Amino acid sequence: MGSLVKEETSPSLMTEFLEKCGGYAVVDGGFATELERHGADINDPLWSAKCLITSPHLVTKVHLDYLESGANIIITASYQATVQGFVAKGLSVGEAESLLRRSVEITCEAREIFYNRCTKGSWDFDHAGKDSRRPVLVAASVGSYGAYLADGSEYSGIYEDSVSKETLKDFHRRRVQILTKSGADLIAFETIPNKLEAEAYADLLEEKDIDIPAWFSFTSKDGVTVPHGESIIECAKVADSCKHVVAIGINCTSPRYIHDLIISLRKVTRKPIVIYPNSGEVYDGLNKKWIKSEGETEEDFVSYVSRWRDEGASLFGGCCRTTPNTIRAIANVLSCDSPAPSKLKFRQ
Ligand code: MET
Ligand SMILES: [Zn+2]
Repeated sequence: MGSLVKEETSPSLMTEFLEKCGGYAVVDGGFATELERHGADINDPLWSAKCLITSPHLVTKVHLDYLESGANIIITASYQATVQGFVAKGLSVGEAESLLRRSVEITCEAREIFYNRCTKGSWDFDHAGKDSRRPVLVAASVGSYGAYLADGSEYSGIYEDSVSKETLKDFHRRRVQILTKSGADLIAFETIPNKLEAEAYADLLEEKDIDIPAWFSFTSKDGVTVPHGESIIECAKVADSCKHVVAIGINCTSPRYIHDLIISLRKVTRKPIVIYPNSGEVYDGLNKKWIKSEGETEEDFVSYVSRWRDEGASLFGGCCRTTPNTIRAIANVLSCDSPAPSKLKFRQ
């Protein structure tokens, strides 16, 4: 490891959790796109968060489907849920804040339902025996300012040129404060497209009324930089130096770039690495459509998981357009290959 890697004094929530899981953990799959696959109309500035208002039962169903498929970490439907976005829909600030809390409650309830119904035929019964309780964490999703803009700019990060770090902190503060006290185990800052937003999140995590671990997950369109142009290495350094960050990773990125990105992350951090790529299709934010890219299939993606694990990642799942089938296949790959101790690259 390079000299940039700092030593940590006590094990984090995530290293302890990974030990409980046997070294590697399964993250859930695409959430918004899975709601859509079940018929939800999420063509809306709130995207998946619209279902918190219109079809909370579907949100519960998708969480349960991912738990049944083997997920150890389930991520709330709050990716595009913001006080500002709900208020723009005509809700009061109080109602908006309740919906944010509700996104976490629904996820925690799904975990309880899952624990209570662990019966024959479920992943746990088949793989670990019915008496074992699979460790499950609830991660509260926070999408970027670009996600709130709802024009696909979380894949360009271009707004970094027109907003200040203070503006980004002011934008995210209330939501993060609410999610901190909602019962979630951690916050998943997802699909981060620029360095400035990572710095804003790191600052917020130092504030006294925000006391929760988090992961920072970046997106990339070339395997080297985040969409706004900063190198993934620079961005990962911001995450590594924040003591509240318990994992660093990549999501909603084509599987073909993940290998190089893990190698870059490992140069600057020894924190656990979380990887949840999308299906390899590309989002056209203007027309709100996913465009197929040549030569990439769900099966290819799952076959990469062992290699990504050997490169040093320890949490694996899927993002947009992946499904419970993807997650089941990842869980099978990880449960078939038992971890060699030398491959456990996160800090002990
Ligand atoms: N957790 C979010 C979801 O799967 C991430 C979206 S990335 C644009 O819906
Ligand atoms: Zn995604």
